[in-house]
Amino acid sequence: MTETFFECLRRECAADWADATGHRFVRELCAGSIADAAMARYLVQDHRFLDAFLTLLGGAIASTDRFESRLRFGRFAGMVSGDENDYFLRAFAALGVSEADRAAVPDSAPTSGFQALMREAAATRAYPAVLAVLNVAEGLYLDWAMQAPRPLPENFVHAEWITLHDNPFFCDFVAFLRNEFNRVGPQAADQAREFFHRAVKLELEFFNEIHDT
Ligand SMILES: Cc1ncc(CN)c(N)n1
Repeated sequence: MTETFFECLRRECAADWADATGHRFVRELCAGSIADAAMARYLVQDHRFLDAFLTLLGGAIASTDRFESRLRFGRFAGMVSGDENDYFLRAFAALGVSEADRAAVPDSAPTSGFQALMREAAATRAYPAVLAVLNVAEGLYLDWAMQAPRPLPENFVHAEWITLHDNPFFCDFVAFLRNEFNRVGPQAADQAREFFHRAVKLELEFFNEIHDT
């Protein structure tokens, strides 16, 4: 069977992709054994990822060539701004992380790097570049979340983070992202490849940072 554009790029990044989806953070999260301090460290940084991620979704809304796709991105941005952001706030409360605690933590290098990458992709106003980063961010998370053993951990902080990345709405969205990428990506292959590779590296660095600090 012919390899799709997405599959080709994922294969090129296979080692980092596998290291990220099988990362210690993922294993401990899925087992429900991750230390609260590590989970809090991750969530503080990832809440900041969300801000630039919405900019990236805005870039997708602005640059896509189809009304149907614009609606899809709009619905997804609504979910991220609603359910996903609510999850962060409930998780911070459960972990005892106040707003002042969060404000005192500087951006990690991977957080700054990812924010810059997402803003750069959005600023290209090129749909393939935006899709490259979205396909990594959402495809890689679906990959690890799908592998989480069931039943999920009892603690909602762990279970909901997995469910947010493995549910029918999210799976449909990732399938849509792949179709769109395979449709328009090859027209700007070099640019799409560069953003894709950089995003995979940053995903791995983002997870590495949680335990290295
Ligand atoms: C770093 C990162 N990458 C991807 C996702 C999934 N939206 C996330 N929450 N954080």
